[in-house]
Amino acid sequence: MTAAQSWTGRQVEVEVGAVAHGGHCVARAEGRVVFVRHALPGERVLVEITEDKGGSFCRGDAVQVLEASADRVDPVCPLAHPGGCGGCDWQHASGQAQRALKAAVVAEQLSRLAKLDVDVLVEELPGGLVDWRTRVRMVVDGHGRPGFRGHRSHKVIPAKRCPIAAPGLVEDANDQRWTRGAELELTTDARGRVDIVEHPQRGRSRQVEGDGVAVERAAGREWHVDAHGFWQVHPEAADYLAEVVGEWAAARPGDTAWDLYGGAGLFGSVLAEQVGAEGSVVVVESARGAVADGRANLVDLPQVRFRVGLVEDVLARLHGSPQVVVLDPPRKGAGRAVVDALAARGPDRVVYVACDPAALARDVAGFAAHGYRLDRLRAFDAFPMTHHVECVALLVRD
Ligand SMILES: C[S@@+](CC[C@H](N)C(=O)[O-])C[C@H]1O[C@@H](n2cnc3c(N)ncnc32)[C@H](O)[C@@H]1O
Repeated sequence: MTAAQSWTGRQVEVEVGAVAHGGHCVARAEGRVVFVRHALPGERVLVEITEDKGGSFCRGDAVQVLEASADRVDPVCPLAHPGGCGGCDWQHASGQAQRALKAAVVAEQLSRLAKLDVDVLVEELPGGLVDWRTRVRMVVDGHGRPGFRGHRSHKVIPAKRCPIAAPGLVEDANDQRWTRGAELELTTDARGRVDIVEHPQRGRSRQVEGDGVAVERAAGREWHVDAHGFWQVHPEAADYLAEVVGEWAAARPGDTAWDLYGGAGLFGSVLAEQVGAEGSVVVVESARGAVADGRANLVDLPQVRFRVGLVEDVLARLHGSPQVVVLDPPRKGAGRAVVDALAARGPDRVVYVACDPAALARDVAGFAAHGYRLDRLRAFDAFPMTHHVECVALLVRD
């Protein structure tokens, strides 16, 4: 497509359709699909096209709302507007509407990719829509100010505060000037302690505040973990997920259970209590730091063994057939090879924790090919104001 044919910069009036995976709503203009940001289903909006790479679809931002949805609210953040911060997708929707949109996306992915008709309810976690995010990544602009990237852009939008972040976290980062172009990792833990690391584009990372250790509480334990390793960013999420995983895993004394993509062993600790001293739990995790944290935190549970490595490599070397498998892969999911290898071991129950509904649906379809049925599903709004959603699925063998 030549520049003359590109729609980038053009404004078109559209009727906004359903929400799609990724948080944009689908609209049509002159036979092309337009993925619209800052809109809601049922609205009539003026869209400015922001990205047109040719082909059947392009992307745009709703720059004017001509007919508003009843679900529309005023964003609490002054940076949540077209051309503004790329972080929050749905500040312009009520909390109830945000959860309904997420439920629609999960149901649509399960229908399209796993051919399943599931009624999905996205449950609210305690704490509301703001002040929840305990881990934040920022970037430093050309003046040394911390900010966030624009949507699908390298542009840095300076931010003095962030309404979804834990109070004080982003404000703290604004107390000083930073190395231009650096990335900042900010964490606040269950004690309310702030930890900040600066990663300059060149040279060594710098611990600026805190000691690099976060103390978290979940699954009835206190965890001392790397402040910048993986931990759920919503302060309630780890505990909620661990409870559902425990209930659905339902491992029995003496069982063998695997916790794949296990981090520091959050779910492994729950499985360990269930299988008891005569059972065994294997946690597989690729990040050495998380495994070191896990070994130190679960020293009282000798039935837990950690294996460092990629699940796809380590699986073949694990002996035996577990009764229960818990897996919590990153966004891209476990993938067909891992699903096939797991199903071949024949666990009775698979508890799948998923941060991406499309990957979940693909892997559910993979398990279905081996006779595993989706028995239960819960979804949690662990990322309010964004399009992200956390699901837990129980798969059982028919
Ligand atoms: C979504 S986190 C879950 C961690 C843990 N279950 C928890 O809730 O704290 C995914 C974890 O998988 C690890 N990981 C990513 N890809 C992996 C792979 N291919 N094999 C093993 N671990 C992997 C990451 O380091 C991360 O700790």
